[in-house]
Amino acid sequence: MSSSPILPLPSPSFLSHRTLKNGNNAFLVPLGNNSSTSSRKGRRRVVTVSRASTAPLPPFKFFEPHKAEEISLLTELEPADPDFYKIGYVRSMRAYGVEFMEGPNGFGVYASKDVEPLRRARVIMEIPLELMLTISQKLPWMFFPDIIPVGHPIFDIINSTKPETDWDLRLACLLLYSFDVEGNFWQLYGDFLPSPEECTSLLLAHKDDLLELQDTDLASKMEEQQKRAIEFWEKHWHSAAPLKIKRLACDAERFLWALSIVQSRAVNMQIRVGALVQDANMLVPYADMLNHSFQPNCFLHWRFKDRMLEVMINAGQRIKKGEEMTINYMSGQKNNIYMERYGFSSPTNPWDVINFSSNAKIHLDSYLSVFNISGLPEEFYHNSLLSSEEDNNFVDGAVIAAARTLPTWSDGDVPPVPSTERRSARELQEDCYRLLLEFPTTLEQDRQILDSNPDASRTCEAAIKYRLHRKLFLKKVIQALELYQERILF
Ligand SMILES: C[S@@+](CC[C@H](N)C(=O)[O-])C[C@H]1O[C@@H](n2cnc3c(N)ncnc32)[C@H](O)[C@@H]1O
Repeated sequence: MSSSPILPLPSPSFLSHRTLKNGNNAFLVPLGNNSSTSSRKGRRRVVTVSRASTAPLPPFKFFEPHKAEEISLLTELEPADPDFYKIGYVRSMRAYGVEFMEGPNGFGVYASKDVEPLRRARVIMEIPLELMLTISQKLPWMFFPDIIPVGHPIFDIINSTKPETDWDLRLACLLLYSFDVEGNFWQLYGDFLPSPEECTSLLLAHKDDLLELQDTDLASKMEEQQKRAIEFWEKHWHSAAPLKIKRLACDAERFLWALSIVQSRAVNMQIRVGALVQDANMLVPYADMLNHSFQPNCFLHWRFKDRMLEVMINAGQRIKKGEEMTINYMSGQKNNIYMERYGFSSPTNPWDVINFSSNAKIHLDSYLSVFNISGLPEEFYHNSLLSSEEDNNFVDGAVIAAARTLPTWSDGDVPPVPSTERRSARELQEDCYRLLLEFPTTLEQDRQILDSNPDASRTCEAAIKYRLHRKLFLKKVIQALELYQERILF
């Protein structure tokens, strides 16, 4: 990996211009040769050109699927290379009614036909155990597939780690080893993994990119993680290390890349071997191309009997041809945690928080009823049955997050006093405005920075989006409080 993860500029012979319906251009840029992984014939970065930055910003709406709230990048999806399917099919991987495409968030899984809602969940992928890289968390530890010969020094390196805390280092060693085994599936699949330039993981971020986060806690956490990885690499990849170890990760960047792949793609699951049930971390090819959503339409299901991992559509879910299929990576986590592990954030994360300093409190039950939010804090959801407007069956995650984090009092017996509620809501709004002012750049400036730097590294882009998403989140909460003040009389 080059030490500067900047996307190589497209050379004219590779450049492919596509005119979109609305007249914007998307450029398909093949990766440069500076990738430290093997030749990545499988992936091209789809670079998108956003709307002219002078275009008016759309108003913030509350009741709108959150995709529309994201930065309005226009893009074209690029189908995966046929080899991507072939290398799996010949090894008994099965995919039903789905196709793999490249879009703004890298590879993703899309419906290749309409799926009507069913009472029972439906399988869309089956991945054989043999294709997964698996490592157990506790002693006696084990890993699959059984490809490491007894006495190989990588075995000793893995064995020297703490299974409970170092699952990522262990899996990174196993991944690097698999890339090196002649004929191993991962040698081929590696071509379709994101290159260092394509990864959004902050493990690969420069110090300057980390400053763009405008979150010192997160930046120093990432620096610590980078240090941990580099120290591990230096300890085991020293000059006297055997050649069969050295060639797995010639430099620290290669190890950091493997670690970022592992952290952003591994899933935790229980496996049973004989009578033993173990918590394990796994890299599951194909299923690891599913992107995240806070309103996922799919989930992962492990069926040990047939040594298969199944990806299923949530029961009752209708999915239209061309729609993206998604899973929920982590439940109940704030944006900084998503950034730390995956390098992305969302202004509609229903679990994000605001650290208010005001002493004002609003009435939780009243706030919830204004937005037709039902359930307990652990499972707030928009109750469309309570809504008179038929189309308004979506409530933005920021409104739900606000319900969780706004200073509130809740007492079913005491009705809210409208004048007090309005005053409190105003005070909380002012707190949000004050928090917005603490950012050196405005939301609009961030949008312009993103628009005018299409060649910025993925980590830099992710860092700018992160602070932009916090501002969007604050603005949404301000608007939610506005609406609350308007409606509190009724
Ligand atoms: C498990 S991989 C999913 C497949 C990935 N898109 C790829 O190209 O290989 C996770 C990575 O996908 C991207 N990603 C997934 N969901 C996303 C989302 N909702 N928004 C932005 N990026 C996302 C992030 O780069 C994340 O680290």
